[in-house]
Amino acid sequence: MSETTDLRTVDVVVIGGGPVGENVADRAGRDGSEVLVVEAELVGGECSYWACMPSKALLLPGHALAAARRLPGAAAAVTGRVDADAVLARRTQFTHGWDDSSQADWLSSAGIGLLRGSARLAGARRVEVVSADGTTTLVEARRAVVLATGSEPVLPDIDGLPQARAWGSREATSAEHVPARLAVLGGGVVGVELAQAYARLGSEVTLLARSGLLGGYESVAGELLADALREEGVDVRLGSGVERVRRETAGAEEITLTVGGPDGSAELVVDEFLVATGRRPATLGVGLETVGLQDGATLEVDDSGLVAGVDGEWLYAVGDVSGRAPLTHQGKYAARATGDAIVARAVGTLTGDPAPFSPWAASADRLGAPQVVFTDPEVAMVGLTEARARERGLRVRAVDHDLATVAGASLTADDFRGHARMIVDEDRRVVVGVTFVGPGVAELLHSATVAVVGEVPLDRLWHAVPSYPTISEIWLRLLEDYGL
Ligand SMILES: Cc1cc2nc3c(=O)[nH]c(=O)nc-3n(C[C@H](O)[C@H](O)[C@H](O)COP(=O)(O)OP(=O)(O)OC[C@H]3O[C@@H](n4cnc5c(N)ncnc54)[C@H](O)[C@@H]3O)c2cc1C
Ligand SMILES: NC(=O)c1ccc[n+]([C@@H]2O[C@H](COP(=O)([O-])OP(=O)(O)OC[C@H]3O[C@@H](n4cnc5c(N)ncnc54)[C@H](O)[C@@H]3O)[C@@H](O)[C@H]2O)c1
Repeated sequence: MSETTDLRTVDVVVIGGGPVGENVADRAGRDGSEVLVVEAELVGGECSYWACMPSKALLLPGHALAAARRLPGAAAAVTGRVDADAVLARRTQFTHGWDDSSQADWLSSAGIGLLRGSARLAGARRVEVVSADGTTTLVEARRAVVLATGSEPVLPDIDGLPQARAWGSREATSAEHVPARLAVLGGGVVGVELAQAYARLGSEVTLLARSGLLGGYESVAGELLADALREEGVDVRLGSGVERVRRETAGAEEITLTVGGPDGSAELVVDEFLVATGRRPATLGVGLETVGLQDGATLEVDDSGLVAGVDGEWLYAVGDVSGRAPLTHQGKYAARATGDAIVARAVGTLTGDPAPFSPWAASADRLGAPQVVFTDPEVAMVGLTEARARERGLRVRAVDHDLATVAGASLTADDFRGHARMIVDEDRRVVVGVTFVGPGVAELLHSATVAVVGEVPLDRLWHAVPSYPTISEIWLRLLEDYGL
């Protein structure tokens, strides 16, 4: 219930103070203009408190132990298991106990205003903010309004799910205990990362995926990951789904799932059930209907983040809400372009569409965003898969190499298992996609990103010599296999 209405005018309003909103605000205010961020929950967004940071904090101690176990000499010193309480405590340190004061302080130190409350568009260049105390503030933006509201989970239609108090990624990343038995539905990035995190923290984990793991990646990635998860005791059930869920509250609290799979239906009893079946851009309830779009619409944005279908070059959308690569680093990249474009349009250095690869265009999204799945083995990919490249009509050749054969890998671990795949555009002789699978490959990925985004000709890439004995020597092997 509104009590009072305040009126404010600023240059730029950013709705959503996640990593993307923070970065837009920073860049859009660099010419001294007045920028206001509106945040309904915690400044820092999903990534800081319920996604990137806590999920990696849950995973990495288990990976460190596994790495030591693969290294004779070090392995003998590893006699215990992961200390789950210490891991949960360290996770909580990384989320600052779900207190955003340090990030709010950063906004203030950068000269950016913060208004806490839930915001929605209220016509052209206007935003209405309802704060927790019921105060309504109407904010007018002289230059731009930026939607940076992120994404929200998509829940499947399963009998009993709404009553079952299932976990989503928020509950799984902020949990205070490790369930003895955990079922995970969804073989995407969230599903595989959190399945392995909890398995290594001591849960008995069943991972239910309706097809293979990590659809959208090269298939070798999902295959190697499924093998690794099974070897460490995760019950990976491919071609499976959940037909019915019931949380029993009499006696010991547990959840009974009716799991359908290739061999028919069977019951599975667990202590927690994590649903990780994807996310969608958070465009519902943000007032799109007040500016001529539909509530909940899928937004179409150009490379500077400008939303199509709205006149006057004032409404932008960046990050997960824009429907482009839903990754923190790629959202922040787009945010830098949008923030700079807002300033450039205001001062007249940018008119019309931004040129590709100018400071105002997130052009690299079109080549394929780099992404890492932080499981063990890690999966690191940039650019196009072979299938995606062929769909785009490119004449490509895939080059595969067993990552275990390079000296750096064999030094890192006995029985190192991994794979590298490079996709070459035969007409332009440039690399358009790379996938690495194996322990520690995340740190290799940026070399691939430079090759793909830089469109480095293969004959020049040949002269980028990897150090011996590092895992980067895989580049030499891939280029030799190609025929150089
Ligand atoms: C479990 C998990 C792990 C992940 N791990 C990684 C990873 O390792 N690396 C990676 O790159 N990406 C990862 N991601 C993806 C990453 O979290 C997102 O891409 C990133 O958070 C997007 O940033 P954003 O600022 O667009 O949105 P968000 O981080 O979602 O921030 C949006 C903000 O807007 C606020 N907001 C929404 N609506 C309103 C409103 N109406 N009024 C006011 N405020 C509002 C929200 O409260 C929120 O703070 C992960 C995602 C999940 C779910
Ligand atoms: N390390 C990282 O960078 C990282 C980590 C986690 C999440 N993310 C980001 O968050 C986004 C969301 O991740 P996500 O894993 O929730 O989504 P996702 O789209 O990656 O995976 C969802 C999975 O759920 C399955 N699924 C969908 N509906 C289903 C149903 N009814 N029954 C069974 N399975 C079903 C899909 O087949 C898919 O495998 C990702 O796109 C990614 O960009 C990134």
